[in-house]
Amino acid sequence: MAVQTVGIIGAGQMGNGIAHVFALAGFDVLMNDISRDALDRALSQIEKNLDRQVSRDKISADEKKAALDRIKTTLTLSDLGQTDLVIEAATERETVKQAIFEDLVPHLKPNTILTSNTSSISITRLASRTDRPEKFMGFHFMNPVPIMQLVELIRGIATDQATYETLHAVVEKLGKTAASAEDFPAFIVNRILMPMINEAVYTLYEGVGNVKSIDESMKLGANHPMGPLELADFIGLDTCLAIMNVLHDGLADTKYRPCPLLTKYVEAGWLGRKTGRGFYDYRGETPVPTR
Ligand SMILES: CC(=O)CC(=O)SCCNC(=O)CCNC(=O)[C@H](O)C(C)(C)COP(=O)(O)OP(=O)(O)OC[C@H]1O[C@@H](n2cnc3c(N)ncnc32)[C@H](O)[C@@H]1OP(=O)(O)O
Ligand SMILES: NC(=O)C1=CN([C@@H]2O[C@H](COP(=O)(O)OP(=O)(O)OC[C@H]3O[C@@H](n4cnc5c(N)ncnc54)[C@H](OP(=O)(O)O)[C@@H]3O)[C@@H](O)[C@H]2O)C=CC1
Repeated sequence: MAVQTVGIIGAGQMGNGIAHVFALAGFDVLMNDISRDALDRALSQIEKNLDRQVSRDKISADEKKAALDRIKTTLTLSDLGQTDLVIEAATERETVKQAIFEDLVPHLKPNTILTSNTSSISITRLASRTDRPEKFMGFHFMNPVPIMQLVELIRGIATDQATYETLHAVVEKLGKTAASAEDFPAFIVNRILMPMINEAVYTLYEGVGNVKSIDESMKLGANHPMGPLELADFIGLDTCLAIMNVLHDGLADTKYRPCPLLTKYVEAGWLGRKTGRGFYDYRGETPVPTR
């Protein structure tokens, strides 16, 4: 099936990055969120990121303008019913995602492919709440979307081959690389990455190191581009905790228990960059460790 129009639900950091790369690759994008502010913030973030690409000669000013012209926004979920492909990128909470799919299904044209950018939640379970589990897949982009090469493709138990091939072709049109993962908690990248981040928080909790020494150790000692606590702030501590909970509940193994300090930061509303404070405080000129 040829995909031309793409509906994106959730205009947070992932939704805006996904809209950016699809528009730049020539798809028509309709972005939805429950808040007008979120949609406006997403449009200005996309413009800023496109400007950065223009200033680094990655794209031309005309390509930037054409991409922005291809992005429309709506607060009405049912407007996405006529698109060829829907990518759900709302908050990492199963009840939120289920409610979105249940509200959207009655408005969908028959061939629309449904996907979720979930970091961890069962694709089979989400698909079972729709009228088309055979046309439902996990479509997992990495952050920051305009830069990261990988897209994980996750089939639910009922996903058909045509849907897989359509999404594989879409990934190629975006100039990215697909990796297939089976539908088990947190798939591949987060099954490996998130326990590492959680262990870094335990290392902080137990006083083995402070924020600066933990991040510097992994940057200089293991050549990671960001330290694990800096990366956790970048991803969002609410998302990190949600993923650890899915791993812990889904695999029933204590090795995945979320660090109580991670829970405490989330309970404080210190979610990382997106709220101005997490393992670092971003409210001044330069980030300052909070421990
Ligand atoms: C949680 C999940 O479900 C799955 C996930 O996504 S896990 C997270 C996966 N992501 C990572 O692990 C990211 C690790 N960090 C990095 O790779 C790098 O630190 C980084 C690419 C984010 C920034 O790199 P850097 O060298 O520190 O910064 P900088 O030189 O300014 O930027 C490098 C490039 O990224 C771009 N960039 C940086 N931040 C960006 C952002 N937030 N949005 C878009 N583009 C961004 C820059 O424009 C630059 O682009 P070009 O190379 O095309 O010129
Ligand atoms: N952060 C990351 O590094 C990565 C995240 N992901 C996944 O992508 C998804 C989004 O994450 P991310 O962008 O970081 O999260 P954000 O918190 O940045 O954005 C989520 C957005 O979804 C909105 N939203 C909440 N409920 C609804 C709804 N019912 N309808 C429409 N929009 C809604 C939120 O609005 P409001 O703020 O008003 O609640 C917010 O604007 C999650 O599933 C996450 O696991 C995948 C890869 C990487």
